[in-house]
Amino acid sequence: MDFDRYDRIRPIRWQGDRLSLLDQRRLPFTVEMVDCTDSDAVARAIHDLVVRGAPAIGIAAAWGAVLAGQGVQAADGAEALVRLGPALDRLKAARPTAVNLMWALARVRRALAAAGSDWLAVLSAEAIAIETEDLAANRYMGALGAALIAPGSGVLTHCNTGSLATAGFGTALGVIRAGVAEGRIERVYASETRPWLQGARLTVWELLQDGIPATLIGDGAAAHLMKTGAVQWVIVGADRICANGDTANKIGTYSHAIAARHHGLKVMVVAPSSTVDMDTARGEDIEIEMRDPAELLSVAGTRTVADGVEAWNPVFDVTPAGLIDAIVTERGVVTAPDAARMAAVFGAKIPG
Ligand SMILES: CSC[C@H]1O[C@H](OP(=O)(O)O)[C@H](O)[C@@H]1O
Repeated sequence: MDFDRYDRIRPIRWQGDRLSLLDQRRLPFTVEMVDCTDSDAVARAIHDLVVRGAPAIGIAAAWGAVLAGQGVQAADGAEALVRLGPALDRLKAARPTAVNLMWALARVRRALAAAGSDWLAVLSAEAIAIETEDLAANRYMGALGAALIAPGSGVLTHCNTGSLATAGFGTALGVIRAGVAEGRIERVYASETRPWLQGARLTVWELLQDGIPATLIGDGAAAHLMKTGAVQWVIVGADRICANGDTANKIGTYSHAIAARHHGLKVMVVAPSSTVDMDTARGEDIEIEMRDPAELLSVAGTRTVADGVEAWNPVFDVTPAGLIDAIVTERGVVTAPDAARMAAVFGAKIPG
């Protein structure tokens, strides 16, 4: 596969003294970078969804740690870890659900704790490794996931899981790219993903850059589409996969999984092992991010709801493992996931 043909979008660009982030709040009509010159600016960018997507926010946080490191003097990594601790905590607190954020910062802390006087170089090397490993994982998962899809299939995806949400190529969107390239996927549908519209604003735009036509549907049209028989797989990303396979992902994923089971479709979750959290036993234990209800009161900046109306805005939900047919990771595919099958691939705990 000509990965470069698919992999032109780079939302995270390290510039040596600042981190340039593609402002995903402005896409698709405005392509604009936001320059972060310190770690707190990166934390704000993660919270404000300038950069979003579980793997992408982990990568951004790792570069945020490098920015924090550039601002301190320390004899070795252990001393640097003490001085950087508050900044790393503020990065970790930027969003609660995607475990990649916590995983990346735990990796950074571990690298620093073992580093000598060259700790800043070690820190930068860790950020580079986190980013390059994610890209390699996505390309490998693309092949693994595509192999599960019979030629002539239609797929539905939710939210955005592509180059905008990762180091490149994407997770669920990586499987879709590979499946299209191999002639296995004939029809791609993307649900708009209210309220932030990652599907309508990002996914269909991203696929358009690749010359992959995708049909946008309203979130409420998913079950009706499944009923037509046009779709055989629902393929989504993840923000946190528990030890029993329960999976937190963008709000609306759970509804799609219920409808898929009802209509005999299969559900594939695609995520790198940095999204697997073997320390969280089951979905009920995941903190679901509640964002400003005001995000529900407007569309693209235009107020659509009368004053005085209350709104409830959880931005993730949990799909129980029993509704998932395959979890595709770079460590292997877990079919019919449960605690035993997850442990067989990931062991009792993932270093992170
Ligand atoms: C490969 S991205 C994984 C995951 O992150 C997205 O959430 P958000 O846009 O709020 O950062 C979405 O849940 C994707 O499926």
